[in-house]
Amino acid sequence: MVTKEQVLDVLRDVEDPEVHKSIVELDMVQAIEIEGDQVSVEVLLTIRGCPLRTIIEKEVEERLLTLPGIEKVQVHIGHMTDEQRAAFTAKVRGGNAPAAPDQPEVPALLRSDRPVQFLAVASGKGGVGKSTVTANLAVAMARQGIRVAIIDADIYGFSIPAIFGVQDKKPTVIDELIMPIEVQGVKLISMQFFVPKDTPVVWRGPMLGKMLRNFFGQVHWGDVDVVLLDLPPGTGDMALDVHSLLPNSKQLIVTTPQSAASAVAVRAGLMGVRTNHEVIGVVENMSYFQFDHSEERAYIFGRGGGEQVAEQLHTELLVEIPIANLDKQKDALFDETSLQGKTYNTLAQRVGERLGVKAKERQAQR
Ligand SMILES: Nc1ncnc2c1ncn2[C@@H]1O[C@H](COP(=O)(O)OP(=O)(O)OP(=O)(O)O)[C@@H](O)[C@H]1O
Repeated sequence: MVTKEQVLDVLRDVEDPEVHKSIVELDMVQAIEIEGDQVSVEVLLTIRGCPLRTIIEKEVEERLLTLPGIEKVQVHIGHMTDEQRAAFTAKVRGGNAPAAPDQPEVPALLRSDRPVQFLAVASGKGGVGKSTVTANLAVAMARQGIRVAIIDADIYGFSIPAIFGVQDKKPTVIDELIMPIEVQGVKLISMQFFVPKDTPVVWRGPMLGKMLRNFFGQVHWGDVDVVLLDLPPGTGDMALDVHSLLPNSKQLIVTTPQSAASAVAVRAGLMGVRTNHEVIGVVENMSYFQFDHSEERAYIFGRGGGEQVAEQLHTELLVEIPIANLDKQKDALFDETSLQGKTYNTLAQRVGERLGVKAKERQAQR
């Protein structure tokens, strides 16, 4: 008769398709029962509606049928508790649980009469316009009376200060309290403000988490409704840090129409989904070109990438942002009346709805 050890042994080769570790090692295999020629197991997924469910289910079934004398298999899908998910995340990080926050409550300095919403803006690869989207979305939200801040956490290429034209500014520091820089109604903080100009900084894993904690703990944010986080591209450490530091943060995925960009965007989104962070939608950037005074759209990079990503992440494509002629304007913040500006207004409204934030009346009346 087959033993539980044999069952675990055949399942050891089944990897979680996202994190590339054995499902046995990740403690996803539970409740093994063997009776004659039948075996049943329970596989715990991180969240309900996990898009990887069918892939894992099928592979487990196939592996179990290779056991000698086993004719029937049953795979029950269960879902992890919060503690199991925390242990899972720690294992994914290679056993290094995130350092305990060595500062007051994470968003202690974020004061608000409503809960603050954190929205991480992520992309699979660089150059798709993630920072441009973060900046313009923030400005459009501010225009609609939402109190918004940006944390530039894209340590591989800080672009937020340059987009807002404040790369040479230095925030005021009072004792240990840092005042964010405010531009166009948006509060900004970026590590770029603190590193000497033209000095390359080699970022090591622990520094990233520390920087984020400092930004939460030492920056005087005042009243804000939404904090947008500009994440480095990909699914690396920083994304995991954000996920574990801000368990309630949500995600917005930026992609372009090309399929290569779309595939990696799905992976970035899945990282969030699997750590239980809702993806509120997808933005397709550089979707099409439209000449002035013409209704005609030229989809020069192809079509459908954003729609595809949204479908695979079980979310919606929120907007398609047209390609801009950036030579014509001095910075990457779009005028409210431009085609891009109007699209960002729509995006701000849709994001606001999905985060459940409403403009403060006094600000909306400005
Ligand atoms: N809709 C658009 N039309 C034309 N150019 C755009 C558009 N959106 C962004 N860009 C340009 O594309 C370039 C990359 O944008 P951005 O820096 O925002 O990308 P990113 O995804 O944040 O990249 P990275 O992570 O490498 O910083 C910039 O030069 C930006 O001005």
